[in-house]
Amino acid sequence: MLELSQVDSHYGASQALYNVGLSAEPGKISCVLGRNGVGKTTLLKALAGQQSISAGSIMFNGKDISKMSPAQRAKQGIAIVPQGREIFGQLTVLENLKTGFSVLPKSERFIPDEIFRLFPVLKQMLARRGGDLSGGQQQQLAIARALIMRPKLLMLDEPTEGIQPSIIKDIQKVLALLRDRGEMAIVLVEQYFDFAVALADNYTVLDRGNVVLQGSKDEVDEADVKRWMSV
Ligand SMILES: Nc1ncnc2c1ncn2[C@@H]1O[C@H](COP(=O)(O)OP(=O)(O)OP(=O)(O)O)[C@@H](O)[C@H]1O
Repeated sequence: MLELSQVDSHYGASQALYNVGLSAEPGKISCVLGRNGVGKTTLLKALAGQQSISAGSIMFNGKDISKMSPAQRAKQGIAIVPQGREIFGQLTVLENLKTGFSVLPKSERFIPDEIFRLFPVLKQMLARRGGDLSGGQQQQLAIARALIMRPKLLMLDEPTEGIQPSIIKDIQKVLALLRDRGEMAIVLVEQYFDFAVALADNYTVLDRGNVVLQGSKDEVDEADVKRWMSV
């Protein structure tokens, strides 16, 4: 349902992605791994429309989305939970959640109860300012905001970064549950190996903008993945 092929991407004269391919399908978590600065965020931004591509194609549900704006892609059902979360610190939790409404038709502009079943802590904090939440709570809010958009493709950029272990476990459970429902494809960018291994159905490992290892959990040796993340 998502098929990115032969993608190059540049920042000015400097090339960040070389001939990268990635696919994702509902009910599966595609993990993108690699050390700092290898191009993981660039790849997610290219998928979300926040970074242009200089070669290749991005097909989503049979449509070429590679020229679409971020807003058009969001309307197609592509949601991103960005690195650093990008919560609006001055807005309340409820107001932050409502920013997810912008891509929805009027009839769907409500917060499903399900959001609070997945993240009970948010229900108690609806009137708090986003900036007053802990890092882990902000990450849960960022995921909830993305889910409000009813995505068909959910992308997360290092959701465990700077977060306490108990909340990492909660986030892991939520992602496994969303995956097992089979309604959305998930692309997870991570540097935390154990978290990624616990969730991955397939791996794409990047190094200096190139795919150096790719395949399903059965095909790929996790020791090789780990090696690429530590060298
Ligand atoms: N806005 C930018 N302008 C110029 N170069 C950039 C920009 N953003 C990223 N780069 C470069 O592109 C390359 C890939 O960066 P990217 O952020 O995609 O890597 P990453 O794997 O996500 O790293 P991290 O784990 O640190 O987030 C790096 O060499 C980086 O310096």
